[in-house]
Amino acid sequence: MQTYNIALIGFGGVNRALAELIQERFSEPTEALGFGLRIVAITDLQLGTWQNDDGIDPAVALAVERGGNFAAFPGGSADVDNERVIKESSADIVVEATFTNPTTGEPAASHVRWALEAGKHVSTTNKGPVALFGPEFRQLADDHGVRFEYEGSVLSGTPSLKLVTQSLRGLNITGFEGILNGTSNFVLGQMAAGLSMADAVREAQELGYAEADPTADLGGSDVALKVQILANDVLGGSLTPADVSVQGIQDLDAAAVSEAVAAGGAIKLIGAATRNADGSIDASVRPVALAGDHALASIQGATNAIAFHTDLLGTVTISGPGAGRIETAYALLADIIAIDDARRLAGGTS
Ligand SMILES: NC(=O)c1ccc[n+]([C@@H]2O[C@H](COP(=O)([O-])OP(=O)(O)OC[C@H]3O[C@@H](n4cnc5c(N)ncnc54)[C@H](O)[C@@H]3O)[C@@H](O)[C@H]2O)c1
Ligand SMILES: N[C@@H](CCO)C(=O)O
Repeated sequence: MQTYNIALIGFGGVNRALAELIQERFSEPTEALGFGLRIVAITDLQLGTWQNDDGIDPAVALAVERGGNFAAFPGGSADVDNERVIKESSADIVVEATFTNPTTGEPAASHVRWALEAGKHVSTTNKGPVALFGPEFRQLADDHGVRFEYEGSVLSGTPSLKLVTQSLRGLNITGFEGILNGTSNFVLGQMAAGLSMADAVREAQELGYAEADPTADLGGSDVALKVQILANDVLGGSLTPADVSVQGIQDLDAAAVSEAVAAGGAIKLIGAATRNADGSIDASVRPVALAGDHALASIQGATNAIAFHTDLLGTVTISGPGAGRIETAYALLADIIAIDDARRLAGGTS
């Protein structure tokens, strides 16, 4: 059975969780997956670079804490050399999980471009490159006979993009609305329970839900990227960031949150898009006071949900984790499964 060599670009919460999964379950090929995974390179701003084409023991890499670096290992260095690792390591799959940059997508967009141009598959949880350069990268992947996969960019490991492209194929999807950010939903819930916004955000950071800069979670720009990704993938749009109107929850006061709860409902940060009859798409992010019987009102904590409006099935709603280290690492695994499925379909041997 196949073993894929993978390079981990960024070794924070999500890629560390993937390394844990590989160590615990997936280093050897299993019947369930039909392949195994071998880490051949890791880079991180704080830890440097470690490349070993014979394989890196995940346990050893995971034991290197913040403040340390990879310099002591053969093939290790305190310097971050993403370009060399991406272009020259023996990785079949580059897993990009560095910080999301909602404005330029960089440096992650360059990481993705280098990998695809070098004929390597890419799996990423990073919303920046997907929202800003999705069509370009899908084309680049096609041109080089590889896959560009990004399930974890929306709803972490809960199937949303693959749900639509695989299970809802052939339906006409006219719009969607959802709770697309775990941190803000968690924060709204904690505020309803009496915590201050600042304390609730600190808790979300400790739990690994929040972005490196949590203003993206509270201000709505994280949801806007997800709305853009969904609108372009699911509704066939070509939205740019400027096409999504955005209002976050950063200015909501605790009293407004408590009042909505006292009235039997809840305030939720809703990302939505609708395709109009003329083909144009309206897309927005805004806090909405939902009545208690609304399907999204009961979604709690870092759980997310999306309701897809379809022609043949009516509304199809999926809910599940929208953030979290292991939950998001599972999305990377789902991407690698899709890469393996595509290889088999193309006639690759098992
Ligand atoms: N944590 C979640 O729940 C979640 C869910 C879905 C998507 N995401 C996305 O996944 C990505 C990773 O999330 P995370 O929680 O692991 O973040 P994190 O902040 O824990 O880790 C990011 C790591 O990337 C490293 N890094 C940053 N720039 C780098 C560069 N140029 N070269 C090498 N390393 C670099 C940082 O040092 C850090 O260790 C982010 O883009 C995030 O938006 C996260
Ligand atoms: N910070 C994001 C991570 C998932 O994209 C959230 O809280 O939903």
